[in-house]
Amino acid sequence: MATSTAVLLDVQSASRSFGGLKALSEVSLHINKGELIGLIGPNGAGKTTLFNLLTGVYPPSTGKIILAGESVGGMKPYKINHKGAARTFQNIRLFTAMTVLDNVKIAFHQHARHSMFTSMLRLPKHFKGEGDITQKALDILKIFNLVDHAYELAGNMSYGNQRRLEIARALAAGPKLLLLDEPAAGMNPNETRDLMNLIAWIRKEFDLTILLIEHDMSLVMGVCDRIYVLDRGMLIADGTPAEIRSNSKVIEAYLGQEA
Ligand SMILES: Nc1ncnc2c1ncn2[C@@H]1O[C@H](COP(=O)(O)OP(=O)(O)OP(=O)(O)O)[C@@H](O)[C@H]1O
Repeated sequence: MATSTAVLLDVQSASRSFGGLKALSEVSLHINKGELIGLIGPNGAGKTTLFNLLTGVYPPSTGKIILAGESVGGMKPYKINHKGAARTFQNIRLFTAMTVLDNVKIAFHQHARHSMFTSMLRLPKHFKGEGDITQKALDILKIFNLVDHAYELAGNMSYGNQRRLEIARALAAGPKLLLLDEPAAGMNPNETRDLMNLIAWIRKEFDLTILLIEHDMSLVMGVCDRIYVLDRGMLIADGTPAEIRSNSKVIEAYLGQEA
């Protein structure tokens, strides 16, 4: 069990069943502050289920999830988000009929200092807050090279841009822990390489801790400090990219998928 103060996320023997299916079985892992960690595994290994437990979509059937020293297993998603965990989804979930800028502003609003009360009464503080939020949202869009699309409908952007907008939105929530579920899914090799570089950069720039789900092993090898491998709900390996690359259980799990 991880006890160091540098640990941001500590998952202790977490399991999750759906009817008779054990989607996750006694998974324990930890992530230190500032780490960029990969979570890989073949189809149906339980990667998204783990994200769903970490973000409150489902409570764990058994086990504990400690975020920044606090037990968050079973908390509602919005509460865990406020505690500092933000995520993106495997299938893009944007407000496609809203502008790119508004998509990011909504995420800021959830964490803005001015209250619903000041907004409803349109007090001066509301307008100051609103201006600050617009500027902050534009700053984030700049980082993701999306500022030229700020007033475009999110749904009209290219797939690669929509994926980047999802990450920009998650970042706007000011997370301690950023959970990215296959952020490069559907991207071409150039877009994917750029995205991986961007992820490595925002981690440093925003002093973030990141857990990255990726289906393709080779993608995470270049950017992650350590990698956890799931197969059929169980953690079968963890280690540095070099250790994972040569781990026989991992090779077997991936070869099994191709067979
Ligand atoms: N809500 C649910 N109800 C029933 N079964 C579920 C549910 N969510 C996940 N599962 C099952 O749990 C197992 C793990 O699924 P999960 O989506 O976590 O895998 P994954 O590693 O993310 O897979 P992929 O790489 O294909 O996205 C699968 O057998 C899946 O069908």
